[in-house]
Amino acid sequence: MSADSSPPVDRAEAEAAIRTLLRWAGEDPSREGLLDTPRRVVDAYRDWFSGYAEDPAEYLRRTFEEVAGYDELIVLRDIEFESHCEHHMAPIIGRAHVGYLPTDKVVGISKLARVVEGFARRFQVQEKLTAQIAHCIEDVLKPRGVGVVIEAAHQCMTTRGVHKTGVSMTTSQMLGSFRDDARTRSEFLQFVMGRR
Ligand SMILES: Nc1nc2c(ncn2[C@@H]2O[C@H](COP(=O)(O)OP(=O)(O)OP(=O)(O)O)[C@@H](O)[C@H]2O)c(=O)[nH]1
Ligand SMILES: [Zn+2]
Repeated sequence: MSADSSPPVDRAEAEAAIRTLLRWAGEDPSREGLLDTPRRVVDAYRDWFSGYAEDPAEYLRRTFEEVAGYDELIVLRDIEFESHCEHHMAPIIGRAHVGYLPTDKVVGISKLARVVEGFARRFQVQEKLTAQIAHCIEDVLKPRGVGVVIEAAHQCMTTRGVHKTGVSMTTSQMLGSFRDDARTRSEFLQFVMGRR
């Protein structure tokens, strides 16, 4: 899926771009150790950026309505993810915590992790990633509220630039009752932060 209107880039072009970067860095892409590198890098990028071929909302379409009147918080903690920052294409490694207050339907819990993955495997800004996950759940499940908290380390800050190791960034997006009702919000944050 290509987001702009230019023609899709084929694999040969993508591999040629990697050879250009190797040359730019001062390497000889034709030396033996680097011969397969463009193929490997393009395969790795396929994996890291597979989110563009997915619509994460689809994971939430299959819901269970027979949940015996369960209408309290559902929280999935510590969903590990890897993403890449859209400014430097450097890894963002972190954990997401996702909660919602269901109305009449719930989803299989793995699907919340799939939504996180679907948005993480794109070029991202942490704030945007956090908001996309929350809005996706709100749009499809129409729960009473949604909360998403993300804690992540940005390698563009740790391995280059200001070189600050051990720094992590926390973002949160609260919607519906998570935004309006202090008790719901605080119960969610207790679930998320509780066992630190
Ligand atoms: N708010 C936010 N900033 C981010 C995120 N990922 C990277 N950044 C920041 O984006 C900014 C880009 O700033 P620029 O000045 O254009 O880039 P730069 O010259 O490489 O900046 P330095 O990283 O400070 O060397 C940097 O401050 C990054 O730390 C993110 O997910 N959210
Ligand atoms: Zn960055």
